Amino acid sequence: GKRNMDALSEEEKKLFPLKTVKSVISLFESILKRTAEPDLALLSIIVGCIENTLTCNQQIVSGAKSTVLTATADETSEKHFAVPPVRKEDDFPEIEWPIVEALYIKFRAIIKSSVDLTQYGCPEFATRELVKKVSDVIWNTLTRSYYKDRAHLQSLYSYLTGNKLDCFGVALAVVAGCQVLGFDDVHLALSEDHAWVIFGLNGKETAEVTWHGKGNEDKRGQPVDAGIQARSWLYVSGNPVVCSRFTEVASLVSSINPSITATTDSLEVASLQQSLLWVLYDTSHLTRYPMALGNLADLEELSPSPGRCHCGQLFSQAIEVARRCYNNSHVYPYTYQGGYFYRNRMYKEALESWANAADAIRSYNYSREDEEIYKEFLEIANELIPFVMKVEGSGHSARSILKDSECFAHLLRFYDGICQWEEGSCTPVLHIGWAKPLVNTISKFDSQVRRHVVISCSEMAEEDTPAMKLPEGKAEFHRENLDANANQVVLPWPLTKEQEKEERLVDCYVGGKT
Ligand SMILES: CC1(C)CN=C(N2CCN(c3ncnc4sc(CCF)cc34)CC2)S1
Repeated sequence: GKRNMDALSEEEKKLFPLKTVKSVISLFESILKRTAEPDLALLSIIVGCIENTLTCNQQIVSGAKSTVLTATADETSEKHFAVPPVRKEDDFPEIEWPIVEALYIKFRAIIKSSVDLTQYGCPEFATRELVKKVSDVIWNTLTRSYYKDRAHLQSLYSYLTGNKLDCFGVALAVVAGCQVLGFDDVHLALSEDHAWVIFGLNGKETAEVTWHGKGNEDKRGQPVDAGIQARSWLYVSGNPVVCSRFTEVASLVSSINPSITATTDSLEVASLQQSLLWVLYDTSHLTRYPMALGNLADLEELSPSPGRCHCGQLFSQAIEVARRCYNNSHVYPYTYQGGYFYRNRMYKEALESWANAADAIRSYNYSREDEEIYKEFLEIANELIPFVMKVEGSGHSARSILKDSECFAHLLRFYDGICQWEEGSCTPVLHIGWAKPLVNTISKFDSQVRRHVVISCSEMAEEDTPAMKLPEGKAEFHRENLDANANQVVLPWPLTKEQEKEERLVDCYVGGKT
């Protein structure tokens, strides 16, 4: 029969007006089941409409209409403990199909009327010029100047009703625009703080389509090779999440932002995002998307879904994926997990996660556009770890982490990762502001633990000694108060970059096992 040219099937249209999370879930499930090319513009408009209606036109009213779960949070507890955001329970807005359809038609009209495909030779695969043209169409229809970091600017609903997009939103809009033009080879590539597109035969080409950060000239139209060669974290050494249409749906769901104010979330929007992420998880579209897994884990920590795995397993799964599929070049899976341990006062585990995060950053060169991860490590080193030292300060109990040599090892590995990150970079990382908390933290550890500090350095020439000098010669960590046949923890000191390149073999063993 006639191919249904509509974006939705008849029964999907019957789900409108959307009034509940359940109806949106049913809609997404139906679309994900029926097509290999879910329509990004349509889905972004729908979730954007719900999010913006529930978070942007808010008056916090008291009384029957809205129940506000209050959580008292003074400054310290706010920063250091899992203080659930204040959440408002409010009615789901009625999302009418004609409104959504009108915006969807508007987006298609903007794209089709602005790009004359005959000018590009109606190619089978997208070309750099065509991708750049779609980026220009979005770019030139944005409001001249607005606060780019504001929340709720990531969806096509924001673009179509307010001509505003954040940097991720521009990249998603370009991919959605190329989908409207019929180029199913154009896909989103996601690093931990930037987005670009891949296109062409075998997805071999890359192109910048949006800006990054503040005060950086945009590189739209250029390939991303330079960023990869520069070893900057922003380009994750060429290990981005390369999306399919389904992982692009996962990215627009993951970018849903439930916040109404800095301390208030919309319960409905958070619940919608959590349920949609589970739909994508169950259809295996989060399998290679560590940040979406971390996002889902955070939501599960706040509001565990009955019958689902514990959030800790999702954090671990994200780390496994980052190690297996992305050459351990992603940092956020470890800081997601470290943040979870920290909020739940599991400080030894947190130190290990943060040391693992430092191991992930160590082979990068710090570049000027890597500020986001710099701020992440700065907060861990100068706020979170000092707080751990303070609360563990008593240290009188034999089980205090200040007497635990493995904790001290994690701490040293954390700082050394940052030192090696700085090594060979044009931009310095550490400065005097880091030194005071570092000295304060290291000196908090029991002298018995420090006295036995032993770092086994890989066989390296003098000039390769790591930036942070430690007592010369061999030694090993003695785990205090261990049973008679105590193992020793000997950590091979990581190779410098030069040595990593030479791939010199280094004996490494822990607890006597080789
Ligand atoms: C451990 C954390 C500080 C907690 N939240 C974090 N993020 C929140 C969610 N983030 C994300 N979540 C899903 N997908 C993406 S794609 C992308 C790069 C810009 F396009 C960022 C990002 C970014 C990282 S890292």
